[in-house]
Amino acid sequence: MNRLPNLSHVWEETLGWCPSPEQQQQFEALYQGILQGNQKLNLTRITEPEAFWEKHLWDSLRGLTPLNLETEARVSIIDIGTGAGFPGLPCAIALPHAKVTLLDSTRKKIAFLKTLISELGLSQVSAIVGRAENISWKPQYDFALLRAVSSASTCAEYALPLLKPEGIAVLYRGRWTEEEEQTLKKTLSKLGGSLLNIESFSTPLTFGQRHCIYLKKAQK
Ligand SMILES: C[S@@+](CC[C@H](N)C(=O)[O-])C[C@H]1O[C@@H](n2cnc3c(N)ncnc32)[C@H](O)[C@@H]1O
Repeated sequence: MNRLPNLSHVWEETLGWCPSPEQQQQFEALYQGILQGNQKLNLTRITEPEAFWEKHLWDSLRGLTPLNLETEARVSIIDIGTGAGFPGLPCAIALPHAKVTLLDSTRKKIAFLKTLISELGLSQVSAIVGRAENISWKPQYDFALLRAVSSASTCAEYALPLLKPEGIAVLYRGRWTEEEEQTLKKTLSKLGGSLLNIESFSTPLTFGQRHCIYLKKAQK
């Protein structure tokens, strides 16, 4: 049976954080749950242990650098277009005091996630079927996470209405171009948001190029 590698030193060196033994067990259970779900649903092509660790677990948590993972952050987080639960589920495991909502338009994926959430004992996580552009909830989240969902501007359009004033949207991107940045800035000025920060970095095992784009919703 494939098992996740123990890469505590890489967590420590790159994020200044290391999962507790209980969190490590939850990551393992998440991995096994996804492998099992993959037999019926097309959830992910990233199934080898090291690739899963780097591209799903590490990559998900790397976006949370504005938060200190060691704190008992009681923040509310929405993962829009969560797919098989990324980046939302690793974030929920790392931040057990955060309230996490996983949103996806595909009913089958959400049904799978509901079972997985209960197997992992993540009582602070909920999974909801819906299209981001159709939901009309009040602004209630501190963080919105979006990975591989749509263009940066469309992601901003999905995320900003759901954020509290001064809430932060994290767009997980691979490459990032000047053109995307200019288009995003125009969209943000219409939506009442600003570009807070752009972080450029490499993944720690295979050195893949990544960018995290942090957007801030304006104060009222
Ligand atoms: C390429 S997958 C990425 C999944 C996950 N975020 C990841 O990085 O592994 C895109 C997901 O976004 C969902 N999605 C696309 N547009 C959406 C929308 N407007 N509202 C909600 N979910 C959406 C799709 O159903 C799909 O599961």
